[in-house]
Amino acid sequence: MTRPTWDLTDEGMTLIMYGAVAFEMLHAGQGLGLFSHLSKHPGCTARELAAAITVDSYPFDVLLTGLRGLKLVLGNDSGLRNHPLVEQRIVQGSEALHLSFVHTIVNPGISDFADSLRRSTNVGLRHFPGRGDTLYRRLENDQGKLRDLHDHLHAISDSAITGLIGTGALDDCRHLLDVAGGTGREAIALAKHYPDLKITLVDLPPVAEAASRNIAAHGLTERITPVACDVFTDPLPTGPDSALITHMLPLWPAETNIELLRKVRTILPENGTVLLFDAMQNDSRDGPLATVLFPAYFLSVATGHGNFYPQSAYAEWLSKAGFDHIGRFGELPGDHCLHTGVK
Ligand SMILES: C[S@@+](CC[C@H](N)C(=O)[O-])C[C@H]1O[C@@H](n2cnc3c(N)ncnc32)[C@H](O)[C@@H]1O
Repeated sequence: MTRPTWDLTDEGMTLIMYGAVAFEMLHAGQGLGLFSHLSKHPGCTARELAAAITVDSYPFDVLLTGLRGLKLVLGNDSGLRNHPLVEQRIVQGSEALHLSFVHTIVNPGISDFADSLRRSTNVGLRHFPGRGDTLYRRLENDQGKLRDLHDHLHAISDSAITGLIGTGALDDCRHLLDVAGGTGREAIALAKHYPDLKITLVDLPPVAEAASRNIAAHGLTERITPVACDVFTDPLPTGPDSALITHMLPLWPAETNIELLRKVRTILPENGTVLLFDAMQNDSRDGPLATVLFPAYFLSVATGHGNFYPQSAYAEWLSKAGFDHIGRFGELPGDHCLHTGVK
């Protein structure tokens, strides 16, 4: 992957220093409906905007000054508009779905990054009361934060799924096992694209239940079957001829991933295919930006392990787990890459 990495400038340094504040400006602008108002009424005045989002003049001035300084909002008091990137990614696109997740999960947890480094574990999990040593287990009884997490995952899936479909790697698949398939966003998109495809989706119990509701809402209960299953400790369903693992392997150490791939291999028929679809770091491991920042969240909050592993790791795991004919489709949207292996 050859996408250029960013350059650190003097202002970039300031942005890092006050990054939490910059994020909250974006989050507040979205939450108060400021960007959606500007989208519907480009050119409106500052006074009209303050009235529309019902914020008093002093706090509104603090917000607007920050948003204009960050260039998220352009223009002056007599005519304001969204920056085209805000319009494209936040208002029209699905990236607003990341904001509650970052606000309620990433930012509280990442405040324990230094302690997580010292203790080599996800100290930030202390912000999420409950049982279990991963965020996924802790959120089983917190529907609000679980929704924030899955909204964020939906936004990732939405930006990446066309890349997966475009590889053609699923074209011959008849029955797919979607391993840790979340609330079914990708399974639903795949079922809609491939009208003859059957999918069995496995995930933890409350997530499988949420998947069930989503699948029903899309009228796909005949073709997508959610199964509550801990993929590490429960048996995996048999029957599928292929297995897809998306956005799961970056959460765990290499040995755990190899074990999971071995387990998946046992339920596949001869010539069955496994597909591993994830965002990845470039080979020099200095970008793309999201892939070098996010592992701090895996360490501090999600699981205490994991990384956006480079491509070479995936080929090695597949081979160690006993798969042959290892294939790779790189340079896919959202910094994604697909690896395939055949039993
Ligand atoms: C990062 S999400 C990826 C979800 C989905 N594949 C996607 O791409 O949107 C990781 C998923 O792994 C699930 N998960 C975590 N630990 C699990 C376990 N032990 N067994 C089954 N699923 C698990 C979580 O509930 C979550 O849905």
